Amino acid sequence: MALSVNKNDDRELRVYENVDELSSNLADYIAELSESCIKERGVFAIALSGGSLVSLMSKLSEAPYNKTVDWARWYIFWADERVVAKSHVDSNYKLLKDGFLSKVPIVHSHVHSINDLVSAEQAAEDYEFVVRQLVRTRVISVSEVNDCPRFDLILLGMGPDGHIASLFPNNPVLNEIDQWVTFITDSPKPPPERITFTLPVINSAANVAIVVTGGGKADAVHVAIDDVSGDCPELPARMVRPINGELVWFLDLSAASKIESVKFSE
Ligand SMILES: O=C(O)[C@H](O)[C@@H](O)[C@H](O)[C@H](O)COP(=O)(O)O
Repeated sequence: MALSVNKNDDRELRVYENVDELSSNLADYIAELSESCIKERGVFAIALSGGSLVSLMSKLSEAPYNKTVDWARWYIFWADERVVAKSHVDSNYKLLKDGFLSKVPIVHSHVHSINDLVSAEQAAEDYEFVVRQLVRTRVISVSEVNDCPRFDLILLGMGPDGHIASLFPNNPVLNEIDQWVTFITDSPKPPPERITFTLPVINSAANVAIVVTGGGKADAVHVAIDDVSGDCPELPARMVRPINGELVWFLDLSAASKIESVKFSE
């Protein structure tokens, strides 16, 4: 690893020389969390986004993890999903299925994808209902601070505009505090219709990891992590601050290149 820094709060930055090193360490991180959660509560409830994240976690479906991880105890959720058919090339479900789920023995009924036959609004409502049922049975734990679900791990990517999940800058859903899952129909990143966990749910997770690579996202990483002043718009990624959990940023050197509060040796 190039560098690991604990900021003076619950944020940790892990910066890697390259994408390959990041991927190996991300697989380790997920496998270790899975082991400790299963030891503690018998299951591992993980929610994921789409994008490059899925290929960055691909080492988890290879040796040794394919044999050592207790896949039967995994429950899969989506932190956000595009409202398209599950067979559509834009579907986050399809992306994860092709790149990961088809390679590991996760129980089919533990994979909680969205209802792709209804409107975005209805899909969000249905998904929240599913999450509520599983909180009731404690497959998903519950936050002691509020009544939100406490996912064992929420894995997020970040766009160059600083969006996470389908929470985009300046979108009113950033202020949603009553619902766990909401929807948008005007995503600036296509496709326009999406459902997404709200910030209270993301910030109630036991662990959140934001995984970012490439120089094209360095400015957004800087604004999300450094103590920037002035009239910068509030970046969704900066609003990820788990109330009673850990936040780890996985970055490659290019993505981390504009962080001011961390100095890298040449
Ligand atoms: O469905 C989506 O579009 C994603 O869930 C989105 O939040 C993604 O994670 C980021 O846009 C980063 O995507 P990249 O890593 O591919 O840039």
